Parts: sequence; C-alpha cells; structure tokens
Amino acid sequence: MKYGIIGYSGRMGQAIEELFSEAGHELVYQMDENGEKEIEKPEVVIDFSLKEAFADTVRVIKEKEVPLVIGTTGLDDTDFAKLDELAEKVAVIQSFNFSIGINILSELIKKVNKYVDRDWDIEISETHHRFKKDKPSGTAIMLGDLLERDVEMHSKRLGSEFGEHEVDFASIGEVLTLKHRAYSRKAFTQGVLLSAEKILDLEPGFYSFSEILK
Ligand SMILES: NC(=O)C1=CN([C@@H]2O[C@H](COP(=O)(O)OP(=O)(O)OC[C@H]3O[C@@H](n4cnc5c(N)ncnc54)[C@H](O)[C@@H]3O)[C@@H](O)[C@H]2O)C=CC1
Ligand SMILES: O=C(O)C1=N[C@H](C(=O)O)C[C@H](O)C1
Repeated sequence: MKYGIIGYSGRMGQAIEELFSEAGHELVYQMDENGEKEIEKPEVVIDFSLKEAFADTVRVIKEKEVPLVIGTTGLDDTDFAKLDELAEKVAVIQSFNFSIGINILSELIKKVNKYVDRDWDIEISETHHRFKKDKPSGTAIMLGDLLERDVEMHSKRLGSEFGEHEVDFASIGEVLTLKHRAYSRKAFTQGVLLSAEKILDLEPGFYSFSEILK
C-alpha cells in the first residue's frame, strides 16, 4: 500500500513508519509542522498529529479524496462535524485509542456500568509521558463518554509512560478497578496498520476502531 502520514516526525509518526515499512508498505506522502513532501498520491492518509494540524488534514483529504485513519486527540465537536463531512466522500476510521486492550476495556466498562447504581463513585485516572500536551487524554474522555454521567478525571505526566488508564468504581466498603497499560507504541501502531489495510475495502463513511475490530 502507498500511504501518507500527517505528523510524520512525531513519536507516533515514526513508530507507524517503522511498523508499516516492516509490513512492506511504501511511504509516499508526509506532513509535519515543517511542511509537506509528496512523492506520489497516497492510497490512504494516517493522521497522528496535533489539533493545530487538523485544518490542514481536512484540506489534504478534500484535495486528494483518499481515506483517512485518524488518532489525533484534542479534537472537539466542530472537528468531528468536519470528519463527518469528509466521511460523505471517503472512508474515515477514527479512535482516540487504537490498542486492542482499550477496546476490550471499553466493553468491560459498559458492562460494569450496568451493574452499579448511581450511588457508586466513578473516577478515571490516566498517566502519560511528560511530552504529552493534551489533558485529560483522548482515551480518558472516550471512556468517560461510555459512563453516561459526569466523572472526575485525574491526569499525570510522568517520564516516558506510554499510556495508562484506570477506571475506579467504588461504594462504601468496596472498590472495583479496571486498568490498561500500554508497554510500547506498538500497542497503538498495530491497530493503525490493521485499520489502514482494511480501509481500502470500505465504502465512504465514518467508522470507529471498535467497528473495525468487530
Ligand atoms: N489514537 C491513538 O491510539 C493514539 C493517539 N495519539 C495521539 O497522536 C498524536 C501525536 O502524538 P505524538 O506522536 O506523541 O506527538 P508528537 O508531538 O511527537 O508529534 C506531533 C506531530 O505533529 C506535527 N505537527 C504539529 N503541529 C503541526 C501543524 N500545525 N501542522 C502539521 N503538523 C504538525 C509535528 O511536527 C509532529 O510531527 C497526539 O494527538 C496523541 O494524543 C498518540 C498515541 C496513540
Ligand atoms: O499521546 C499519547 O501518547 C497517547 N495519546 C492517546 C490519548 O490521548 O488517549 C492514546 C494513548 O493513551 C497515548
């Protein structure tokens, strides 16, 4: 597959290029804060950048009319409306977390949430490397949305942590904790590779990573 990366020089951009080249895919387009370079038109574009780049991502996808896999966090409702608009013409796969474990955790959270009544406290904690700019993490927001009520969120920025998320459910006398920890960026890049390979066969539309896994 001939692919492009927006956020090419970043931690995720570099990890994606490493895994995709091991899988035999060819990087033909790249963009970062220093500009863009195109060797050939890509068949799919992958965006792991920052919210500041989002307007350029929309422009690139409109110009090229190619599918998009996007994992950039910090996007708001207006950005999602733009993704929906793109999805009328091309396939878009979006997730704030492309790891299998977080997608399993999401299913567990939905299940536990059905068993606990409103009297239980629910709080979400996340820890990431010191370079991460957004707070709380996109994953924490995504997990919070599953709970259908306002929950406290706690964020730590420590050293080189790849990404830890914990959801605590507590009543007077007991606490139930669900936790996921990524040991490397491969936890995310493998899901990105699966999505990029599958997106080539998808009709235009907006897809979550959990739909791709099903
Ligand atoms: N959905 C998921 O599974 C995951 C999502 N992420 C998200 O991916 C994104 C990137 O993370 P990292 O690689 O750690 O960040 P990073 O800071 O290492 O890289 C950011 C990249 O975006 C580029 N960039 C910044 N501003 C730009 C602009 N205005 N125009 C074009 N390019 C611009 C930078 O040059 C750099 O290449 C973040 O939003 C992070 O939260 C990270 C890991 C997993
Ligand atoms: O910036 C990161 O590193 C990560 N960002 C995503 C998020 O904000 O949830 C996903 C993952 O936890 C790593």
